[in-house]
Amino acid sequence: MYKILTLNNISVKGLKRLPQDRYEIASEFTTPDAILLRSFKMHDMEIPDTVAAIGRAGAGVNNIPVDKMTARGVPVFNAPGANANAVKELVVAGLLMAVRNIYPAMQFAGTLEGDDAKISKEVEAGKKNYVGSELPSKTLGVIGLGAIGVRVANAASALGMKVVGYDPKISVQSAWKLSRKVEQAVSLDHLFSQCDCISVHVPLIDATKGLVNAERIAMMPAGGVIVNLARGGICDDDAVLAALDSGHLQSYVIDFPTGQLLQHKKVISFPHLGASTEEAEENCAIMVADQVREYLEDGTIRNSVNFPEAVMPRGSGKRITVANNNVPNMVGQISTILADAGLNIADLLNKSRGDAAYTIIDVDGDVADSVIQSIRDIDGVLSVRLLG
Ligand SMILES: NC(=O)c1ccc[n+]([C@@H]2O[C@H](COP(=O)([O-])OP(=O)(O)OC[C@H]3O[C@@H](n4cnc5c(N)ncnc54)[C@H](O)[C@@H]3O)[C@@H](O)[C@H]2O)c1
Ligand SMILES: O=C(O)[C@H](O)COP(=O)(O)O
Repeated sequence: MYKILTLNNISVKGLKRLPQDRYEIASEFTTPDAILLRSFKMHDMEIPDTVAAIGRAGAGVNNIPVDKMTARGVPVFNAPGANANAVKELVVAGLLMAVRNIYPAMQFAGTLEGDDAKISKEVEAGKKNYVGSELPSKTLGVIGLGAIGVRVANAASALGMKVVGYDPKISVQSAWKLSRKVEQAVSLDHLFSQCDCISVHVPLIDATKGLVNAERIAMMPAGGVIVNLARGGICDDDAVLAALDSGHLQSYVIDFPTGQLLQHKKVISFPHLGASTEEAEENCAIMVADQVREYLEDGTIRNSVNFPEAVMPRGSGKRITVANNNVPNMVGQISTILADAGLNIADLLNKSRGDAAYTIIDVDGDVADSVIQSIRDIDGVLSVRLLG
């Protein structure tokens, strides 16, 4: 039986992809084979040596010690694109809430009392305080054109906005999906200087910390809106609050509120709600459960953030999988060990990604524990698994 430790609530539809006759799933295990989680912060957690795979039912992996797991030869999987539509919809809602003053207007409406005639009179008198503007009069800058950014850019363009995008590492797949109406910014400064509204859709990594800062906000036309449903820390909150206070920014839409942000009237705070739809939760859980299961049972790697894609149809014999540093002569050393043990290689796949590499070897005949140990002992080998 495989033991799956869950660190957050994972959609039942996803967990059902792990058959009960082969998988035990619980929120407490001392020796799990794999971990499934959403936003649980794993950085301070003691991760048992038995863990062979980690599946993030979502997009961001900044809550997972990915480098540590790479060094252990443990793939970390995520669910690219599975919650992108949910986030896109909340971005559009946030933009509309900001430019139409929806929240303060609702609060005003909620204060009205009396008979219908009195309410109607106060509605008509009060509405002038909540006059907004329309999206087609605005330019939206989208930073990060991945699964979410492309959808946001295309949706905003369809709503009549002029859209400018920035992503120096845009994937070919994303470029194919992006509306040709979306213009390309040559730099972040170029983007900020022409956009009334900015929406960030980049991961939180060293390069994106404080990407939205005082200098760049100052380049925006007055009365701007910033939407950050990506991660806290990508925007410099102090700079944003100063710009809200001076009136240079009109609104800040954030999915990661802090005590300071919650106190500001011009901040529209959501409780990390971007991916919280039934559809997104199911999509993410199904995708990641399938990926973890394929890895545990067949050594297949799909959508890992730290190891290469590796898919090889299963033969009839035993399968050995090896995660190793991407250095010369690894396959040579493994093949020699197998040859010395009299094992015939029926099929082999070797893939690399940056400093990490992964090899799948199907062999005819039984594999002794000593063979696996010899492979494990090769300098640069990170993890070895023998699959029946
Ligand atoms: N609020 C939520 O509930 C929620 C839900 C999903 C994702 N997110 C956040 O949104 C982020 C993006 O999600 P995604 O699914 O679009 O991921 P993705 O990997 O598909 O896209 C990220 C894009 O950012 C680009 N990028 C990276 N560094 C950049 C930089 N310095 N400048 C410009 N572009 C850069 C990449 O090239 C990539 O195209 C996630 O990492 C996560 O932090 C939040
Ligand atoms: O990166 C993500 O996918 C989101 O932030 C969603 O996080 P959640 O799964 O905790 O809602």
